[in-house]
Order: sequence, then structure tokens, then C-alpha cells
Amino acid sequence: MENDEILKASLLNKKKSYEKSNFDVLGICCTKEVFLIEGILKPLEGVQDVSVIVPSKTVVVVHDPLLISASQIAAALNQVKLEASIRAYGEEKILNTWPKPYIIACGLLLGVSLFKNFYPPLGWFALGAAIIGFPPIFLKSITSIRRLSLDMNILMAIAVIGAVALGDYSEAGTIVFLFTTAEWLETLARRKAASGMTSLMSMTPQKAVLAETREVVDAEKVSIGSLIAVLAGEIVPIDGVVVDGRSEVDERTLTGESFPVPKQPGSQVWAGTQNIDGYLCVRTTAMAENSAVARMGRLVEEAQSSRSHTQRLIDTCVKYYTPVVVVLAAGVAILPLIMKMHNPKQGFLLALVLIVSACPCALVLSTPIAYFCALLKAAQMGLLVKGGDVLEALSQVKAAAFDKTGTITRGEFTIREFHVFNSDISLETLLYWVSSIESKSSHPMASALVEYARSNSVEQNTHDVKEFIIFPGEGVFGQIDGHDIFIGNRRIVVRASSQAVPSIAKMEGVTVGYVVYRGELIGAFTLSDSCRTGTEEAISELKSLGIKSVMLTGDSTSAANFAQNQLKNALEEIHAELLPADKVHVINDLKSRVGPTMMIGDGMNDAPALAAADVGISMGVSGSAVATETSHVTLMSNDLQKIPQAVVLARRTHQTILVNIILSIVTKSAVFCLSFAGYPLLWAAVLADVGTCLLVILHSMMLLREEEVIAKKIGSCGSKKSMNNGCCLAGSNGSEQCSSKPNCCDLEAQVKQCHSTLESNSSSCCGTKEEVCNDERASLKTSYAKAATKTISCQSGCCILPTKNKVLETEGSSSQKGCCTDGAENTERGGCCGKSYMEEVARKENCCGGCETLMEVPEIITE
Ligand SMILES: Nc1ncnc2c1ncn2[C@@H]1O[C@H](COP(=O)(O)OP(=O)(O)OP(=O)(O)O)[C@@H](O)[C@H]1O
Ligand SMILES: [Mg+2]
Ligand SMILES: [Zn+2]
Repeated sequence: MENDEILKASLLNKKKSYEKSNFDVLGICCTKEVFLIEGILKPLEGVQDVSVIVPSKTVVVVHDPLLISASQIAAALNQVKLEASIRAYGEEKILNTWPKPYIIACGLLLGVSLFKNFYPPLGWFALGAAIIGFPPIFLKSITSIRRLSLDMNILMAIAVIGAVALGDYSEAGTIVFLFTTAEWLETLARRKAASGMTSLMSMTPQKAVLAETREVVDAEKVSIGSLIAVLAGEIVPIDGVVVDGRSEVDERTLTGESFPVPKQPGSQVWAGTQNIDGYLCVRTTAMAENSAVARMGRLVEEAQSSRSHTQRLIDTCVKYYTPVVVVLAAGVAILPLIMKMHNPKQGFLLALVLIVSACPCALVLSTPIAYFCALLKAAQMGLLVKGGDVLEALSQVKAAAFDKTGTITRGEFTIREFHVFNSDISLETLLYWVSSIESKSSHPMASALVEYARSNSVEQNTHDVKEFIIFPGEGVFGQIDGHDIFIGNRRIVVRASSQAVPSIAKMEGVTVGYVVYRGELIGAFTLSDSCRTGTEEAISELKSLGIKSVMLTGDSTSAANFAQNQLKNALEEIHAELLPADKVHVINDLKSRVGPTMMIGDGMNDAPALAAADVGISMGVSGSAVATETSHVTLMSNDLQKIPQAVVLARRTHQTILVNIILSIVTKSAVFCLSFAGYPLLWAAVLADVGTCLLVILHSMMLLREEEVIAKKIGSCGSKKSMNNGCCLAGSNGSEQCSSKPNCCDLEAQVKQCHSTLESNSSSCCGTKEEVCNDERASLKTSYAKAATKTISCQSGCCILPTKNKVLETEGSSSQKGCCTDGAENTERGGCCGKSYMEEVARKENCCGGCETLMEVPEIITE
């Protein structure tokens, strides 16, 4: 009904508006059907775009609902027996997991026929089995013949008819049974693989609430810059920036790490993440369809439907290959007849085996299904990977080039000193000039300068800046109140004045900035930045994977060395004072010297290098838009340890594909050899064919559950990751420092710190590691106890997290039950509200209206 209204509304609003509908199409089996479905739907009036996702048996159609409705599209697909049904977007369809009745009947009849040795007439039951299961195969093959394409259904139909013609009924029955059963199993397996995808797509709500009017509207129709309200417990529908309210948000869906991230005005929030405990008013920064999570879903989808290079090759081969096989088989069947050989039946059987073995479905599936699973896995880990080819490149990488500011370091500068050299200019004036000009720059240093001015009670005024120029790798120029000011590094001093750059008695290892006015150096400042936690670990993990890490920075050599010292000299090479173009040179040099190279960066000045590298990785959360656009991979959390994990995943994917291909070729050849050796076993050929398909799918799905392996490969604390983030459950405000994990084990210390100081000062909050590794359990418990005590905002740490937290479950430690007393599992929100609370309350409001109950929690956990 609601849909009708929307339809009417859109009817009134726009003449031509396209809609996207998803269909579950059970009849999809090989990539073959992609052409079939495209052939059916593309010519229909009102259909704008069709994409077919083979692994999940999904078809996505962009169509004009006024010209053709979703049900008409489904009907068109069903005409050719593709078993299509409309899927309400995002809704996971509960599919019947039982085999179709005809499969069961077929199996039963076949079973009975096995007793023909005792009572020969029972042999007819096999024919019955073949007949009962044959119609679906037959109908589908008719459809393909009509479309002049040969596919596996046709091959199977020929095999069945052939077997019946030879009077070999049990063979015919076996083929039908094996084929239909395998198809059913395959559907189950694909469904399983795709369910992760569905949850990725279904995370974002379809509706948004406008903050001003409280009107509920379609998320898709909300324009950029609108104010939307997100209540506690709700999922953020669209990417945006918080303008009002404070809350903690669970970003697990995007970053793969479940811990609440505090949000306040100015913080970025993403669609698909869950607002845990407060009200947020958000100004949208993207259309719903372009939100990060939607893009991520699209990428996984596209990885599926866009055919990679090898795949296209296979597809074109298949076009010629199948007819050739049929002709060849016909030859094999007819030749003995012509030559009047004594056993023409043998030749006929050989021909059938040839036909079945020729089906390339496993081979065709081997690559895309592995990419699909790997990309899905990557998305779950918080890595936005733009396609299967990127994974392939990533698996080959031998060198990693890291940008410094904003990548290795946090990019959150603090001004240490600020000196004015000209006594005619007051500190206030200079700060006013500098901060006004810098307010136009997006460089991390710029915001530090603006902040510093503000802390000295100087407010910048962007409008007074008449001219503004960025000198990449040097700094900026601005004209304010008629004064020409240059701000930047040594290079800018050289550019702007004839004065020699003075050597300032400076603090060691920090960056120095200069201010030049009328060719005169009038000010200088020093700033410092600290390394992200986890960088050192990430680099040593890369090293253990055989990857060489280097630093590329536009900053001074001393600042580069300072960072290198903080990293305990983990980097093998340092290149400093680089202009953007120099970074490209270094990348090209690395490529020729070391091998395939990846570049990790965040800034505008990194974009050319990101594009030049074999794999460009951008820091998604803090990075500039240009960097995100040009990169091949985006890190949704600023967690560099995701990089070695990504490499491991890519390498595993590569292996998986290799094994898939070998598997599909070897089984076929085995059957071939067997039949030429005089054992043309038709059932074995069918089993090899459908069985391999199934194996390829199941094998690829192993990629989805690689978590433990990756964690182990990466170091003893890997699996604890999501836990140490627990540190900030404790409600510090500055978030990121605390949440980034390297100290994977130092839970207790972190929690304590955060509690006592309630301050996000990273270094104090997330100290060093080690000790707690010894007693993980204890620390888990402690952290939950702490989380719970903090929890007056109840559910935040305490409830949502533990239930969904895999780590906890596998660890077998207290998990939600410990945390949330009773019956947690039953409620949607996770444990904490348990049975005793009304469901509405649990869902809508703070799950624990009665937080008091929660206060008992610590006792329970420390049991
Ligand atoms: N807006 C700015 N204000 C002041 N100085 C700037 C500004 N932009 C750039 N600079 C100066 O130019 C130098 C080079 O900048 P660039 O953006 O190329 O590299 P970076 O961000 O410092 O380092 P990295 O390449 O590691 O990210 C900076 O170190 C800084 O000294
Ligand atoms: Mg940078
Ligand atoms: Zn096949």
C-alpha cells in the first residue's frame, strides 16, 4: 500500500523515473544464463539496465515502473522457466531449503529400481525416475535452443535422451537424479555465500526521517545537505556529518570492528552504521545510492557481473567450443556405424560422455565465485576493494610505499611553538592572517593552525581571503586585507623571499613551518604529529609476508626520521621532501627495482602516486576525496593492519582460483581418460561435472571464513582485535586513537585510562601491550565489567557488542549471557534487554529503559 502511494507520488512528480528491482532467479546456474536473461529483458520497453549476479542467483533490473512493472519482468523470466520472484529490496528471502518434490520422487524411484536384480520389472522404475525429473531440464534446454545458445541443460537433455535410446534406464535415471540434486545443493551453497552480500545490502534502511518536519521519506529521495534525524537504536540511512546531538555509533558493518565510536557535532557518520544510544541530527553529504555502504555493495555486485579478462576469454571460447564438441561427439557416435564396427553402442555412449564432460561450468565459475567471496570478505573486514583484478594485483605485491602525514601518522598536528620575528606585527594579527588563509586549505597542518589560533582567542575569517593558491609540496599563498602571505616549508621561503632560510633552534624531529610577508620571514612555527598505533605491527607483518615497506613524504627529512624512530626503524627506505610528481617517480622506481608496488596514502598530493602504483590504497575515513577516487582499495577504518590482512586475503584468493581451475580440469580429464580407456561411464561424467561445480563453490566459500587463519598468520593478538578497541567503550570522546588497536591485548590498561581521564589523549589511553595477552579471558571479563559499569548508556558497550561479537563467541568466554543476565539471545538488540523488556522498548529506545538491572552485570561476569 505504501508502495502504491510512493508510486503515485512519483507519478505526479516525474514523468520518467527509474526504479531498481531485485529478483531471485533460481533458474540461474552458469554464466550462460547471463546472456539468456539479458537477451530476454534488454529488449523490453522500459527496461534500462540489467545485471545478473550469478552466485546469488540475483537479477537487478533498472526499469521505468510506469512502462513495465517488477511483476511483469518476473513474468517474462518465468515464461522461460527461470523461476523468478521479486525480492523486496534488502529483504532476505527465506528460501525453502528442501529439495523440490520431483527430486525426492526421482530419488525414491531410482532407489526402488536398484532392486531390479531381485525382481527385474523394478528396472522400469528407473525410467520413471528419469521421466519425473526430466521436464525442468527439458524445458530449460528448449529455451536455450530457441535462443540459439547451447548450455548445460541441453547437454544433459541429450545425455538423458541418449541413455534412454540405448535402453539404459538406470543410467538415464541416475543422470537426472544427480543433475537435479546437484543443482539443488548448488543453490543452497550459493545462497549461503550470498547471504553475506544480502546483509551488506540490507543494512541501510529505505526510509529517512527529516529532522525538521519529522516526515518519513524515501532515503533515495533525500537530497544532499538535508537534515535527517537518527534516533537511538536506528541505523543511519545516509552518509553525513553530525550537526547536533551526541551518541556512540557501531560501525562494525563498515570497518569490520565492533566498538562504539563516539560522535559529536562535526563527526562523519556512515549509512549502515548503528546509532547506539543518543539522538543525532545529521546533514547528509551524499545521496543514499552513493553512500559508502551502497558503493561497497555495488562493487561486490559488479565484481560479479562485470566479466574479468580471463572470464571474457572463457566466454568467447565457450561460444565456439560447445558446437564444436557437439559435432565432435556426433562424429564419435556415427563413425563406428559407418565403419560397421561390432559395437556401435559403445561409440554412442562415448559420444554422450564427451558431451557431458565438455560442459565447462566449473571452469567458468572458478574465478568469479572466488572473487565474489573474497570481495565480500574484504567488505566485511572494512576494505572497499574495487574489483577482482585488484585482488589479483594485490596478491603479487612486493613493495609497500607509505605516505607519512595522515597515513603513518595520524595527521593530527599540534602546534608546539609559534614565533613572530617582526616586532611591528602582533601575534594576534599574524595568527589571524595565518588561520584565515589556512581555513581554505585541507592540509592536516592547516586545521592545526586554525585550531591554534582559536585557542589563542583569534577567530579566522575566511571571507577576508581574496586570493588563495596551493603550492603542492610547499605550502599555500593567500591575500588577506591586501597583504600577500606565504605559509609553508623551506621551499615556500625560497619561492617568496630572497632571504636565506634561517636555521631555527627547533625541537628535534618536528616539522617547521614559515610565514613570509613582503619577502620577509615574519614568523615560524613547529608542529608535531604522532604515529598511528599499529603501524609498526603492520609493517613487520608485511615484512613477514615478504613485502618491503618504504616511506614517501612531502615533509622534511627530520620529520620523516622522527617518524621512523617512533616506528623503531621498521621502514626499509625513507624518501622525504618529495613533490607529488617525485612520489610517482619513486613508485615507478620501486616497481622496476623491487616488483609490483602498492601505495598507501591519504592526501591530495598522493593521488598521482596512488594511480601510478599497481595497487593504490587510500585511507577512507580521513583521506581526501581525490585519494579515495584514484585508489583501488579504500580502508574504511584507518587501521593499517588491515593492509597485511588484505594481502593475505588476496593471496588466498589467488590460490583458491588456481585450485578451482585445476580441480575442474583434472576431474574432466579423468573421466575422459577413463572413457577412452574403454569405460565410458555416463554417470561418472555427470557426477564429475556437477560435483566439480559444487566443489568449486564450496571451496571458494572457504574464503569467507578465513578470519581465524588471517588472524593467526598476523600475530598472536590478531583475534583479539575487536576487543582491545573495548578501550573506548569507556566513553572517551576523541575515539580514533583509542580505538585503533595495535595494543591488541592491553585492554585493562586502556579501559582504566579512559575511565579515569575520560579523555582521548591517545598515548595515555592506549599504552603499550603484552602483559594482558597472558590472560585474555580475564581481560575480556574485566573489559566487559567496565563497559557495563559505564553503561548507564546501557546497551552501548554492554549489549549490542557482545552478542554480535564473533571473537567472544569463539573464545567461549562470557559473551552476552555474562554481560546481560537473562535470555539475551532472544532480543533483537542483543542481550542486554533480555526477556524482561518489551520489544518495542528494546528496539526503539535505549534498550535498557531500566538500566538499573544492568548494574548487576559486573558481578555476573566476574563469576
Ligand atoms: N596548507 C599548508 N600550510 C602550511 N604548510 C603546508 C601546507 N601544505 C603543505 N605545506 C608544507 O608543505 C610540505 C609538503 O606538503 P605535502 O602535502 O606535499 O606533504 P605532507 O602532507 O607534509 O606529507 P606526506 O606526503 O607524508 O603526506 C608540508 O610538510 C608542509 O611543510
Ligand atoms: Mg599525506
Ligand atoms: Zn556443467
